[in-house]
Amino acid sequence: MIKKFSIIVSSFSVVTLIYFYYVKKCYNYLKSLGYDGPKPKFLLGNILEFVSEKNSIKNSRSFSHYSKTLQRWTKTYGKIYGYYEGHSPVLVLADPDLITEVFLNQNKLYTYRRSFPMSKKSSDPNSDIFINNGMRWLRVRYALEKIMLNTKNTAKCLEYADNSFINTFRLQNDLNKPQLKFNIFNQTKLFMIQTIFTVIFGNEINLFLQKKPHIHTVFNQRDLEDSNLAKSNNLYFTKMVSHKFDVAFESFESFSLLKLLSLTIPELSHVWRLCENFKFFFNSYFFHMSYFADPMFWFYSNFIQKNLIIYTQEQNEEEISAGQEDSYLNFKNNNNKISTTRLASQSQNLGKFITRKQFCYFNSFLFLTYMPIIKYNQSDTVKKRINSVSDSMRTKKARLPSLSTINELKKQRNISSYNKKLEENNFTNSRNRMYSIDRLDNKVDLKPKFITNDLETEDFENWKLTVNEALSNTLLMFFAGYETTSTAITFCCKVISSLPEQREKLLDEIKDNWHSLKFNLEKYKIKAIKSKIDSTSFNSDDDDETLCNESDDYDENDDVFDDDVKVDNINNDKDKSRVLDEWNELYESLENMKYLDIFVKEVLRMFPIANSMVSRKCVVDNLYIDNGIYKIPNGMNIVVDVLSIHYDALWWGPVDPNIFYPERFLTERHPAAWLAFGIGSRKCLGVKLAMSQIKLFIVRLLQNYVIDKPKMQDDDDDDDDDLNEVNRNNFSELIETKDVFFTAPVDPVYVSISPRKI
Ligand code: HEM
Repeated sequence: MIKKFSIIVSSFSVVTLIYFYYVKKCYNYLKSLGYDGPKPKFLLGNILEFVSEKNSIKNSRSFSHYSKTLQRWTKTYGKIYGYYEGHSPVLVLADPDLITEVFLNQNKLYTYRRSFPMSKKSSDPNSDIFINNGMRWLRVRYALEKIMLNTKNTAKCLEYADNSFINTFRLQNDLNKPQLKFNIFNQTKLFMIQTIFTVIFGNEINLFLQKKPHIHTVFNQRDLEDSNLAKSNNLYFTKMVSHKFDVAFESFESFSLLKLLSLTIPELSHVWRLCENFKFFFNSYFFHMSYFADPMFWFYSNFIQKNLIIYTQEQNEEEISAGQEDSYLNFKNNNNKISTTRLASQSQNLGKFITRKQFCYFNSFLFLTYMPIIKYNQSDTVKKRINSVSDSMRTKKARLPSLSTINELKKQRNISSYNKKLEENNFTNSRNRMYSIDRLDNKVDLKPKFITNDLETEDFENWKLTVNEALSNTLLMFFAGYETTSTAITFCCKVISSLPEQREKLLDEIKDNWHSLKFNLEKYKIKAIKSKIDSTSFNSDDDDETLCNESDDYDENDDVFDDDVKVDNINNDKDKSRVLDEWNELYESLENMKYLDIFVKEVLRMFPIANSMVSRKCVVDNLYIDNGIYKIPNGMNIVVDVLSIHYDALWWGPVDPNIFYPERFLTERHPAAWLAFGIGSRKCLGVKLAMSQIKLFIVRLLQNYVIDKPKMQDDDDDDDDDLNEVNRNNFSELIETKDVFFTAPVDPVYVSISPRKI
């Protein structure tokens, strides 16, 4: 026994010693390639520096200083250097010319994002576009771009964004009177939850604010007529989701032993991943404590995948046996009761947190989004194929066609063969089913092409999404778009509240574009706010400025919801296209507001949000850059020090980059000097959507409210003076930020806000 034990101990010691020797050798790697960089600590590399106090940020429990640490290193080691995460080398680029060489000139090869030990593999059927690489990434990106980068889709999103703005603000009763110290970040999060659920999940979270809902839900008619229930549900739901995602982001970014182990000993990543899954299982199933601790995981694996797929399968079988193949969106049939009860009992844990009605409500938008996809893809062959997705990029990577080439080739080919296939599948008659997958586009006839049953080939004629890809990317869109955009809007609000001169310029531009910006404004804003203002004793000196009188003729006694009927009852194509045209007009006028555009860009220059996302992996043998001076070996992770480039006077002068000065964008700059949304073929997919949402929010905010610096209760003048001093000389210090994956303010962001008098 003792002998056995000593054999085990000595073999373990030998393996450990060999491993330590190997780790030590690894730390010579960057030096051997000629790269300078911070000195690594044994096993940990440089990761402790991301949490060290040198960065002078209060909260040091998380990796909260990623960008600032890179910035500090760049000052010492220059435009290209390396550091170690554990013993894995990472190359840092801090120069737009080098970035252009790697991210743009090598476009076809650099479709690979950097990898993390705990993340899924690109070939995992459930992986999303962020993780996908090579050919698989190209196919998914191609399908998603069709939807995301379409101007009409973006214009349609504005309708949802506009409704979301009005609802998140209107439902907060407090906002009908002036608020001296208002946490604007909370509000922008609610706004984004409302918007992105509507836009991405394809159903309207505000459904119950309407008198005559025009889509079927699991609610029965009596529930729908209860508008108080509807309103409270709406707000409750939005707040609940917002809170849960806050918690999720916190735990996602916070420091844990497993994360540390996965970085220091990446060779055992499978083990750490298993432990992570076990941890979650242990927490949720044994203690029922943190069922919501990681909503991302819960939401995806327990709810969507398990419940919905099972539900849809059963529903499908029931319908087929009842001979009613087309009735799956009709929840008023007899099956409804049984199915929802069964669903509710399956999700007992969820039932502990929310009532049955709320549960049904929550289900309703998932049903509408996913059922058509799932239904359409029900077949054993599909399931087999989904499980056998393989990433064929290794063999094909050098021959990736550019997206424009693919488009061109696609145009040249006769796509009628595909349409014929659809007809054979009897799909063309049920196009409406796809309506809720992508309700952003009125032209539903193109949609089926983005969902495929066929994974046999990766040839671009069949590049569509699988069911799993549709699900995982829908979720990814939510995560990619929620935190980033709400933080960006928050930073904009802080700037607006702090700098009166810039605020005036924005207001002037809004006045100049009033006609095209006013669409839908009368419908919600004036009635909701003014009727409340009239009934309060609110009287403000600051806001006697009147933006426009055009809507003075409203009827005060009108029910604020009445006008919804106007939009709901649009049932002929002519009216539909008229409404879409108006949203297009709004979209175009937002695009044409030049000062607003450079204002937002300047905010994102000073406070870039997703810096750590701008990364790639080298997948060619020995790439030489900067006239052959630097060699990047195969497999090297490459990140960008966005902050140093954004604050470099060489690229952003002559006005000091620490000063907020949007006009600097009027001078032509290096194409790789502004990296808020990344660069190259893998740059942000939601850039257009995000920019329009941010702009719309600013416009509606300034049209509706007077925004100013927060007023402290005891009106501490000294504090204000300090703030002004910071504003003038070093605006970047106005908001203290932390960042791991996304940059976020350390403290709540306060502004003072009061309804604008019309
Ligand atoms: C202010 C808001 C946003 C910022 C600052 C931002 C920033 C970024 C950045 C820096 C990247 C990495 C780009 C690169 O590697 O070159 C990225 C990728 C991505 N973003 Fe955004 N983003 C924002 C909003 C959104 C929204 C609203 C969506 C979608 C709804 C979205 C979807 C994505 C996706 C899917 C990717 C991965 C693209 C790929 O790998 O091909 N983002 N984003």
